[in-house]
Amino acid sequence: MKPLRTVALVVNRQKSGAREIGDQLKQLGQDRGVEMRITEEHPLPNGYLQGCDAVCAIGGDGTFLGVVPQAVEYGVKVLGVNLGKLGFLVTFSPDGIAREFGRILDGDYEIEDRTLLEACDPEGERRICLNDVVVKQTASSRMMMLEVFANGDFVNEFACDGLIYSTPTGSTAYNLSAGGPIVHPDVQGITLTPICPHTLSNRSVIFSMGTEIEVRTDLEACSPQVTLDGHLRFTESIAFPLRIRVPSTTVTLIHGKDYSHFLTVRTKLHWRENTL
Ligand SMILES: NC(=O)c1ccc[n+]([C@@H]2O[C@H](COP(=O)([O-])OP(=O)(O)OC[C@H]3O[C@@H](n4cnc5c(N)ncnc54)[C@H](O)[C@@H]3O)[C@@H](O)[C@H]2O)c1
Ligand SMILES: Nc1ncnc2c1ncn2[C@@H]1O[C@H](COP(=O)(O)OP(=O)(O)OP(=O)(O)O)[C@@H](O)[C@H]1O
Repeated sequence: MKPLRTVALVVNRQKSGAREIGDQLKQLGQDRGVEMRITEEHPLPNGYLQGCDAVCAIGGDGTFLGVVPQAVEYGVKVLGVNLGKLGFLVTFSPDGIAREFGRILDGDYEIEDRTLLEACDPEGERRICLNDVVVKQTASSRMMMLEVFANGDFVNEFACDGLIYSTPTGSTAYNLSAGGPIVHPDVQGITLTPICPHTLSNRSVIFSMGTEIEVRTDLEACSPQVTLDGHLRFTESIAFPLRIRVPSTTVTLIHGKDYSHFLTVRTKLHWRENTL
């Protein structure tokens, strides 16, 4: 792979040991003549990743997800060092990264493109995310009614607490907690999973990647919130219909040579710890 010549380190200062790892990686890079940037600012300052070959998030999955929109905007590859609790996306360990970092900078790494989701409000404002778009009831404890259309075809009116639109990457996050399937990252579809549906036969539906999904609701009857990767990326007074689709851009992840998707799944989800 191409050596990395300009690298940004995004440090989550709430994580103990993150600053030290950031300083260590910055020094390792500079010793090899790599242009290194480092920031603890959150959210990431506009334009921070412009001109970078890669960004390394040092924190948990939330820290990783936070750098994705700019990484996509500037075509920057993403890797992460796990100082979080679960660390599904941050695949490098804090103990091993100092040993591996030099090799990564020299181009000894694997890449994987992951599909994204794009949500578009009626004003044409677009936001992207790596895990999920979640439409959820907030202020009231009443159920909400959400009408879903796929390429103009009526799918269903869901009576539920909310809907999760998930990428394959996000399938192991909120989608899984809500009873949705684990989807391999190579499957380029959109998984729709209702949160606590009133009709028990309302299970996950998987749409092909070319589908444009529209979701409508009556704002007089409910007060929904729309989050992307767990954050309010639209203004709070979100309007409907909301359109959701897979954009043509992807995000490129950097993995170590020994990365295995199912090893991550098995380990992080505590599947059988020993083989027969
Ligand atoms: N009940 C739930 O499970 C629930 C509720 C809200 C949000 N979430 C998820 O949290 C994500 C945001 O993550 P965060 O770390 O900023 O919030 P957070 O700190 O609230 O973390 C939620 C959990 O989801 C894990 N997670 C995040 N992305 C994952 C992925 N792709 N695969 C497996 N696990 C993953 C995190 O490690 C963490 O344990 C959202 O995209 C949403 O999927 C989950
Ligand atoms: N660069 C950053 N600096 C400070 N805070 C951040 C940064 N990036 C994200 N955060 C905030 O810190 C919160 C917690 O971080 P993160 O999700 O990375 O850790 P975690 O929840 O412990 O890890 P994991 O999600 O792997 O269990 C995030 O939800 C986010 O709001």
